[in-house]
Amino acid sequence: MNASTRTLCGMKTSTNQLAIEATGLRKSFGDKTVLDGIDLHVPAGSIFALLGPNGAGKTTAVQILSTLISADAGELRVGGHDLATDAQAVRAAIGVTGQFSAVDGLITGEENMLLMADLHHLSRREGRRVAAELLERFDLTDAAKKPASTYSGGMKRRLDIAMTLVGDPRIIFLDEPTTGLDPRSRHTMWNIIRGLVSGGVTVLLTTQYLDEADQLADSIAVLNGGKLVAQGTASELKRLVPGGHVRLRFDEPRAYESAAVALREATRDDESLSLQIPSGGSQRELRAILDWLDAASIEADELTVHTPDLDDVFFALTSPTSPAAPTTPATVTTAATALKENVR
Ligand SMILES: Nc1ncnc2c1ncn2[C@@H]1O[C@H](COP(=O)(O)OP(=O)(O)OP(=O)(O)O)[C@@H](O)[C@H]1O
Repeated sequence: MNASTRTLCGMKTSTNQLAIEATGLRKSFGDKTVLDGIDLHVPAGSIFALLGPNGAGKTTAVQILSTLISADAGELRVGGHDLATDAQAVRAAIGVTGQFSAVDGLITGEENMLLMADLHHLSRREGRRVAAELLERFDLTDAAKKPASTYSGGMKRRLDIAMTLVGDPRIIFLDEPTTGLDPRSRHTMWNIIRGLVSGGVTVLLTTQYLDEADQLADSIAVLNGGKLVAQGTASELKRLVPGGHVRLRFDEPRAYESAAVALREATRDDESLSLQIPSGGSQRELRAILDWLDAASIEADELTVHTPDLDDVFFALTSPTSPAAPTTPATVTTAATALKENVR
């Protein structure tokens, strides 16, 4: 493969450093098309979130990329290995934590870990060392000798990930890693995921939680109706939907009044002495606003940029009633093209 380099919003990615590459991925169950030719490119050492409503095909994509089920079509490479010809090498490079826990509740946390060590053909001594190290890392040492059925949901999830790490995978698939966890356990899990990536691991996670994708992911893909309807960083996605604006606030009523007269397209908020100017928040738009303020000798006391949140994006892209919802392939292309334009 050619090692071409392209720049996405200042971030350089090399096509020879992709941990996961899917082109034209298709899968149907009977006459139901679940994945209708999707492309995914996940740079090594990054967190990629696959976002979508129930039944969008997120788990199916993870199952295919982790070799659990086969695709109907598509060129798929994971860890540099072709899924069609080298599934064994892919399996050796990855770890998977599914929606349904691999933890056996009848045995202790430590025994679950040792079982994984056996599956990875580690020697008894090495298995014990790795198990103890991971139990410690995931704050499970005190509970290690208790049956896993007595663990809380958060502890089980931590044990599940610890078990996934026994084989030291460089690419990890996490299917809805925080579903059902309380806010504290979710934050713990987020820190665990960030820790994995800072150690050089690539994480592809699926989630229905927009804040999770916003918090964690370097790149987010929104899956709906079998297609990827948008892909980019959280802030790139937020620029896809209307509602972004720049807010200028003034301390002095006189300055506010003269700015309001000069900026006729701005929405006034007389109570807070603020003006709201529609804007996508791009550097070019901000520069235009600042140049304009300078030219008019207007000095705001505060300038803030507001972008729509990921909820707005998600509903706009996945709601069947929304005008922005890509109900036809043509609209899908429009949404994707709009994002690409933004990214350039
Ligand atoms: N083995 C199967 N046989 C038939 N249909 C299936 C099978 N696996 C998945 N499906 C269907 O494919 C669609 C996508 O399912 P999938 O589990 O991939 O979605 P998801 O995005 O992960 O959803 P959720 O967020 O609810 O987990 C669903 O309509 C599901 O019923």
